[in-house]
Amino acid sequence: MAYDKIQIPAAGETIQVNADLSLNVPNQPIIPFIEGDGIGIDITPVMRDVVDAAVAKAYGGSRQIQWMEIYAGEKSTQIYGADVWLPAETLAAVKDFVVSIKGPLTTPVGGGIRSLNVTLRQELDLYVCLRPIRYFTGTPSPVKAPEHTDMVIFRENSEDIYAGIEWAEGTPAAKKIIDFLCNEMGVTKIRFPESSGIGIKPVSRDGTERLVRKAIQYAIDNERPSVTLVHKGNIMKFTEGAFKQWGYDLAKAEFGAVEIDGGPWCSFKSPKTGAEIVVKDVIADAFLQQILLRPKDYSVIATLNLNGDYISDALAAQVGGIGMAPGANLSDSIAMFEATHGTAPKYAGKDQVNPSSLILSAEMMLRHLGWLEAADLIIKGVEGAIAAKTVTYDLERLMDGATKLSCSGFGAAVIAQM
Ligand SMILES: NC(=O)C1=CN([C@@H]2O[C@H](COP(=O)(O)OP(=O)(O)OC[C@H]3O[C@@H](n4cnc5c(N)ncnc54)[C@H](OP(=O)(O)O)[C@@H]3O)[C@@H](O)[C@H]2O)C=CC1
Ligand SMILES: O=C(O)CCC(=O)C(=O)O
Ligand SMILES: [Mg+2]
Repeated sequence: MAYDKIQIPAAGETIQVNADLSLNVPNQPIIPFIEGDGIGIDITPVMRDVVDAAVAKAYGGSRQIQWMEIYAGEKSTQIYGADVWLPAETLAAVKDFVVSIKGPLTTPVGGGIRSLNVTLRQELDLYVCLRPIRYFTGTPSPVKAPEHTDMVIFRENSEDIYAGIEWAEGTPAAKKIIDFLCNEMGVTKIRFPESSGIGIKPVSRDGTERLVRKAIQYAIDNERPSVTLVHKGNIMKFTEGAFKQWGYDLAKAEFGAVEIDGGPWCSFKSPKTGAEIVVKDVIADAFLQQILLRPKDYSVIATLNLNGDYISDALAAQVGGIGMAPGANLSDSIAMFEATHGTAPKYAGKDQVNPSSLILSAEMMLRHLGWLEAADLIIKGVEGAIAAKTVTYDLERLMDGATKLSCSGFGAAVIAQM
């Protein structure tokens, strides 16, 4: 491994992936991190302090993370040159070191610049976006019983309209596609062919199966009662509708599920506990009202890329907002952890925002490494800080009698509560 700008910490060792895809984690693993744009500058150092404190407390110096900064986004353009937003060596380091964590990266609306976040997921084939939604007691919420929201989203991360295959209105490429559709494919439904931009929505059987397989396996491993396929298959039949059908087919073929109540819902007995696991589906718009009205009906969610994006923020709001929502992007071997929220530019550099999303993403990372004691300490710290009503502005503004802390102050409160 030779890099140009990335400095490999001398003391650290590389995580290895075993043949069965389990990890061999040394006591001083090198973990690459991307600071992130906007509020990345605020939350990333706080996340590192909290993780270092949890690891030190859990293992008394016998284990330590060796952080290694890698670059993407605005910081990359400062280090590598004006147009270098995602250097090749950043992608290489994420692969070489197996487990990494990132802050948010800016994607301007329009203008043709593609999302670096989506590019990272696609280039590394991190096909699962895993976003657990859980409630911390005492967190202010707009719903009456936020503790009933306990879901784990498996969002397909590599395809769908999110793949960014589109052509701008008025370009020769858009005209070519529109001409092809109208003249060769018999399409008559493009309302304004002269002034349409065009986007393509690929959804594959392979992509669906690998995502749904992970979601069902998660339900088995974590003793969850159901997996719900969320789709808009009544309208987009051969993409979202196919996702639903392929999901059911996989549950039957690989997990032995059989139809219940005349189908299409099906269920199987967990090979681990013998408990029944139901595989069901719901149309996305109905789902968005049911998560408010009947959140207890849902546990593991498997969905497509765009639906998963919307659902992530909607569910996060039910348990306190996107300042509290962690996540991970996973392939079969590589894991890149990241918060659900973006760069919140109006707060950048002000030491105000809630670092919990990134701290809880790091908590998922520690669990992924098998460092459960350190992960548990982070949960204890976050629970303690919220119970003591020492919180950042986003929670304080909705909480009676709370003390408003800065981003770094909240990190210190989490450490003090461990
Ligand atoms: N994975 C990634 O890197 C992602 C990147 N993005 C990118 O981020 C940029 C900004 O996106 P935008 O749509 O504004 O969404 P953001 O998630 O960045 O921010 C929207 C609002 O959410 C609240 N918020 C976000 N993060 C926190 C936090 N840590 N603590 C407390 N409140 C928080 C704030 O609400 P309030 O104003 O009420 O305080 C903020 O104004 C865009 O370029 C977008 O593409 C977006 C999502 C994911
Ligand atoms: O990449 C982006 O800019 C936004 C991505 C996003 O909102 C998400 O993945 O949740
Ligand atoms: Mg999003």
